[in-house]
Amino acid sequence: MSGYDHLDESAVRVRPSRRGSRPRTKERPAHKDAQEALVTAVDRGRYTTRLDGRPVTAMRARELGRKSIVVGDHVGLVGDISGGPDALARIVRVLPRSSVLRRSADDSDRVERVIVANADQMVLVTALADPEPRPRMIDRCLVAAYDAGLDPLLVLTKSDLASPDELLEIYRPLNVPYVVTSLDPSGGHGMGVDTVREHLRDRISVLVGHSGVGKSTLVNALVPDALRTTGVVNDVTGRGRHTSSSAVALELPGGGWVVDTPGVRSFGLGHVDPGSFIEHFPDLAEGAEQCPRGCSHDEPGCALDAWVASGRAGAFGAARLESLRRLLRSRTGESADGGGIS
Ligand SMILES: Nc1nc2c(ncn2[C@@H]2O[C@H](COP(=O)(O)OP(=O)(O)OP(=O)(O)O)[C@@H](O)[C@H]2O)c(=O)[nH]1
Ligand SMILES: [Zn+2]
Repeated sequence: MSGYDHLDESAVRVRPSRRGSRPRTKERPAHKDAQEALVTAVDRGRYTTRLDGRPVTAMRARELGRKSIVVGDHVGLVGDISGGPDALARIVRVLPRSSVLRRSADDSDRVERVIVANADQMVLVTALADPEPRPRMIDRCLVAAYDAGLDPLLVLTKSDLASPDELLEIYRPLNVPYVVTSLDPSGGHGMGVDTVREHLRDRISVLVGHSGVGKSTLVNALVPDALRTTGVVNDVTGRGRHTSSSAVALELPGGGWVVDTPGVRSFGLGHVDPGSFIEHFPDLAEGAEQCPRGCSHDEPGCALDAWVASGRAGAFGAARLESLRRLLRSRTGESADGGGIS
């Protein structure tokens, strides 16, 4: 096989020559000595990485071109990897990703941003009250999770304020795993955190949820030194507070990582094929088999109305169908139910 010269370093690395000799390129040294690290935060061109349990700040090597590097990426580091206060390493390659979670600014925007790489679980944090749960927002996040190949986990917070029963009834047909928590800081010891921890163990989990649902409270309960950990980022960037809108990965004491997404205030689905939305509504998908060919599921001949009326989509079938249709309309610009999460 020829053409090795056209491969970038990461491709060369994962497919070493059978003969055992590394292909040479004139412009790009092989960086055989590069150390593999995990990107835990990105802020203004500076990358905080974790190498052998210590934080190492890095910048991207020019040779990477415009290749994106996001939280969760595994990268190869060269240069000063000591992790000292003034040490700056260089990222010379980005290893292949097992998953990417994307979002668009809004539903009509096809330009997507990768929020996190290599995650395998999306934790949808929803308060049972204050603020009221928003099933349509949950549906939107579920579509994003399924589209990215992430397993969803529902965490229903503030159960001291309201019962989870109705919300759980809506999602029962979907078999989405869930944990109910109560972490009222004034109310003594919390409930549910240990169960959440079990679900997160040894996984890379992205937390999403709109403002006020108790996401920070949960993160602080899961990662007791979360504030200090994010403080490392601040020291490195020389900024007083972590005001970056990008994601931050925090290591869990029991193993695994949670990725907090403080700045993610919307979950636009402009990059997701609307034709696939129905697949992410398993309680409705079977009914759609009776639809006319090419049915948009938002038109008079759609079989889903009869499916829901027959009760086969469960007690909340009508609300779920309305949610599906709102997502479809938001893609075609007919609805104002944009990607707003806050
Ligand atoms: N009653 C009750 N209050 C809670 C619970 N969890 C969090 N809170 C409170 O809800 C408020 C919002 O919690 P945060 O953890 O700051 O919420 P957040 O989702 O991080 O919100 P932002 O910081 O705006 O992103 C705080 O006043 C918490 O003390 C809970 O289980 N029960
Ligand atoms: Zn249809």
